[in-house]
Amino acid sequence: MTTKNKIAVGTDGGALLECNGVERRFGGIVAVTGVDLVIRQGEIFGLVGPNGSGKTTLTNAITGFYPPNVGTVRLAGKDITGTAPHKVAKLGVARTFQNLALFNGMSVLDNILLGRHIHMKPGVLRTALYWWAARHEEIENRKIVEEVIEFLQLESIRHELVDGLPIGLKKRVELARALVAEPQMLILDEPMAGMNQEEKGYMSRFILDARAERGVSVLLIEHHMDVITGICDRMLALNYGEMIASGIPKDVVKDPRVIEAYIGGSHD
Ligand SMILES: Nc1ncnc2c1ncn2[C@@H]1O[C@H](COP(=O)(O)OP(=O)(O)OP(=O)(O)O)[C@@H](O)[C@H]1O
Repeated sequence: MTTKNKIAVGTDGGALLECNGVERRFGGIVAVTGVDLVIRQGEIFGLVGPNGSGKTTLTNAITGFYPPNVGTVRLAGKDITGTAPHKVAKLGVARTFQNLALFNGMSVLDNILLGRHIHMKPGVLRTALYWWAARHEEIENRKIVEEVIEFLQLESIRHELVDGLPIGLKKRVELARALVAEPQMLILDEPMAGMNQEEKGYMSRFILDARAERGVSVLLIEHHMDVITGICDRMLALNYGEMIASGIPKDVVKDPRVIEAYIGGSHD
């Protein structure tokens, strides 16, 4: 395993990601408002809420896809509010998407290699003049990709097209693509959607191991409460774009406002 991004594992690290008073509107719709959260280094932090409660909007505000209209986002103490998505990625935030964003027609390996692009220095001239640097870069990229393929047990399907893979494996390939970017912060948007119990178990294990072995902190959007209580250190529940409860999962899932939101919400 590379040691480049390793940080102490545990939930007592300093703040890695901080949101203060984050609000995002779309025309007249207030998708999220007044969101304050702190994710500490080494923490797995759950984000829950019924459909339409603002979970994806909050991650889009953090990652720069839809910058907040109000409030601030800080990463490792640096204000990244409104920073462009590719720059946020370069600063060490990787994400997977609710609706898979893999490239059909490409192999598992090539999809994963794409996750290295933020570390690549493009340019024909540079490649021609500094072939040795380009070669070194390629070897380093390959090394990290191979580590992650082994880590996520994707060896046997590396040359398969992603198109025909079952959802559980597709989600794992997306996780691999995020991990090869060597992020400090990993944002997973419903990584277990459509999975059976066994696949959920595997994915939970991979997330815990990614924290332990690769030092990532995780923001996990998930509807499966057993997963949230099983692997998250702390969590936040949203409803209609507002925070309704936060804290330790076993307490939050018992909070009457959270129970009411889920029973009253459109979520299955
Ligand atoms: N690009 C957009 N344009 C207009 N409205 C949007 C946009 N993105 C989100 N919204 C609205 O913001 C609100 C929050 O949506 P969001 O997708 O963040 O919720 P969510 O909790 O992620 O839902 P789900 O669990 O279904 O993914 C919804 O009312 C949604 O319709």
